[in-house]
Amino acid sequence: MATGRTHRPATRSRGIPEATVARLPLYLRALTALSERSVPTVSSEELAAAAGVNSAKLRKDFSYLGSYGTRGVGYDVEYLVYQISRELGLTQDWPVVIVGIGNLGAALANYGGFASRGFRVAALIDADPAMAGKPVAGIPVQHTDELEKIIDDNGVSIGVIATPAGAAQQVCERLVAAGVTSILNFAPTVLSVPDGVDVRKVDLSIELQILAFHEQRKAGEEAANEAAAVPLAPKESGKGPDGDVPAVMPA
Ligand SMILES: NC(=O)c1ccc[n+]([C@@H]2O[C@H](COP(=O)([O-])OP(=O)(O)OC[C@H]3O[C@@H](n4cnc5c(N)ncnc54)[C@H](O)[C@@H]3O)[C@@H](O)[C@H]2O)c1
Repeated sequence: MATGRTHRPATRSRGIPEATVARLPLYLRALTALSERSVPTVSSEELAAAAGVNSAKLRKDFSYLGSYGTRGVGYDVEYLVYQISRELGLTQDWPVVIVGIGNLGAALANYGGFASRGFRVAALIDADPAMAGKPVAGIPVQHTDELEKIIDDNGVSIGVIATPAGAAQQVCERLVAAGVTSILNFAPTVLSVPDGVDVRKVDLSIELQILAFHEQRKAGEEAANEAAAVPLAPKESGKGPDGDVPAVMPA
């Protein structure tokens, strides 16, 4: 679901293209589901279907990991989970802070899926003094005055911004100055960051707009198909039976 861009070249230093990196979490999610069902091996076609990716692309992606599978057997599920987790840096625990503990920040804090994927919510930070000390998802919210100390004490390199758009750039700058080098931005604004800082932006309304575009196109295609099914008017006039209205309207 995440859309975004990272301020990095299209190919990482170890030679894995950014597009492959972006698909690794999809493979990992599909593989984790197989692993939970104790499935030992999987073919590239099965895994590609489960991840929603073309199988030739999957084989190419896995070749970057040095994983080629065994002909007739497929890929070892557990080993691939390990390899992809290692490649994504998930074999280590990543402390993250969430800044802005309103509706969205609280929902993110309550999401149990981070911990199982190697992300530990180390702290929740908000500018509202009335929130300081109040537990959200069992973690007491801390005031933004403490931001730099929290980042330093917890060795945080990943920050999540869930503040209003108007506060996001300033929060981003404080996070970066304190040592954060990766930011997941939920605020509807474009952040400017120095080189070496990765920003990924999540915007559900953009995703919905893209779906709306496809819906509109599908509706247009349907209308065109329906129009094409209408019997054509006599050739010579190019008009409908009543002489004035074209039998086939432009789509
Ligand atoms: N990306 C998405 O798909 C998506 C979806 C929903 C909301 N949003 C965005 O997420 C943000 C939060 O939405 P919400 O509904 O949780 O809003 P909210 O008003 O409920 O919460 C915002 C919180 O940020 C805090 N805050 C304000 N300024 C701050 C600062 N300088 N430092 C730290 N904390 C600060 C406020 O005290 C408040 O608790 C908004 O920018 C909203 O547009 C994005």
